[in-house]
Amino acid sequence: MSDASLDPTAAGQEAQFSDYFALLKPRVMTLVVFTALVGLLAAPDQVHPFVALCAILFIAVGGGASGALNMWWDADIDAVMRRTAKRPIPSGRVTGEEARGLGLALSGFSVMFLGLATNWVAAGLLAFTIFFYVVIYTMWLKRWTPQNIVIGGAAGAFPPMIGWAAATGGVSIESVLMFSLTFLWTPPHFWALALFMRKDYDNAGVPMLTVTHGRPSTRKHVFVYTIILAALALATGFTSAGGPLYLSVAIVLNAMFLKGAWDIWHRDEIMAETDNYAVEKGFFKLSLLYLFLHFGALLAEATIARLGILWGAL
Ligand code: HEM
Ligand SMILES: CC(C)=CCC/C(C)=C/CC/C(C)=C/COP(=O)(O)OP(=O)(O)O
Repeated sequence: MSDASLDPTAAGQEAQFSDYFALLKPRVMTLVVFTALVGLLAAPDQVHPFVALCAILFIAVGGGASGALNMWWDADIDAVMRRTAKRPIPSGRVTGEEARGLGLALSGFSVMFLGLATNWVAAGLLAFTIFFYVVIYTMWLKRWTPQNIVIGGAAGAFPPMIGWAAATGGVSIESVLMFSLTFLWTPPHFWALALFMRKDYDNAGVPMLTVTHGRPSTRKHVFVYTIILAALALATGFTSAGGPLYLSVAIVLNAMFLKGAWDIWHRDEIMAETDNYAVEKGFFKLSLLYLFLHFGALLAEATIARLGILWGAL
């Protein structure tokens, strides 16, 4: 945890708007916000488009706030990892106190306004998600156990449930399925990245699976979790959330994902180093497309079902 600028050579540099914006982890949050949007739009109850826009904005702000609090707490780790060393706090452009203040203020603001704009179930879920990511994952699990992202991944899985609750005021089998899909997707998503970033986590002393159990074990974990994920993703096709379109998308994507995970498992370590982890990097990129297209297909199914009801009523 750091309270102050970590790079003495950069101390005193003036922060730009882009530095504060970077604290919100905007790139990661795009997919988080997309899953929340699908939860909101796929729900059977429709909210006014302006309310929907406000809800998504407040969920995005809440997600960003949790990112800023994560960067405040993890500034010491970020400073020693190549991937994160240029972030606003370790590079000295923003102080830890500023990030913490911004994160706390935006957390309060987003929860309160989501509650006022939609309902308090959605606001409560948003508050819990921020708490889970910042306190349970960042402050507790991340530095303590290699299961950090398996359990902590729940934080990133809540947004579609928040979106659904914003529209309906409750939780349902469909929103639990969306949660489960994201929850089981997180380990392969992250471990693929950890495979080509192991030195970073080693240097920072973070007990990621690659550090505590080594790469061969992590490779096997990626494959096992991908099988469980594929089983759930395909089974979802036969529930009220799925349908033929979703199922077609899921069959293609899961076949590709399983093939990628199999290749990762059977990779020779020297070969992987020689080609600069091309397979692992490809699998990480595929993981982003995987989640995006699964949620896109779920939204398409919900839209088709809604049009069918409308058509029947005419
Ligand atoms: C605890 C769970 C998770 C962990 C530990 C994790 C970890 C990471 C890390 C370390 C990166 C590299 C990001 C960077 O350098 O800025 C990344 C990228 C990314 N993650 Fe995750 N992630 C998690 C969950 C999620 C979830 C739930 C989503 C979306 C639903 C997500 C979406 C993304 C996206 C879109 C990127 C690419 C960002 C870019 O283009 O730079 N992640 N993730
Ligand atoms: C609505 C709401 C509150 C959403 C939160 C969603 C959420 C928890 C997303 C997880 C995103 C993420 C980059 C985790 C990695 O943290 P890390 O600290 O391991 O990664 P780092 O090393 O890049 O900082």
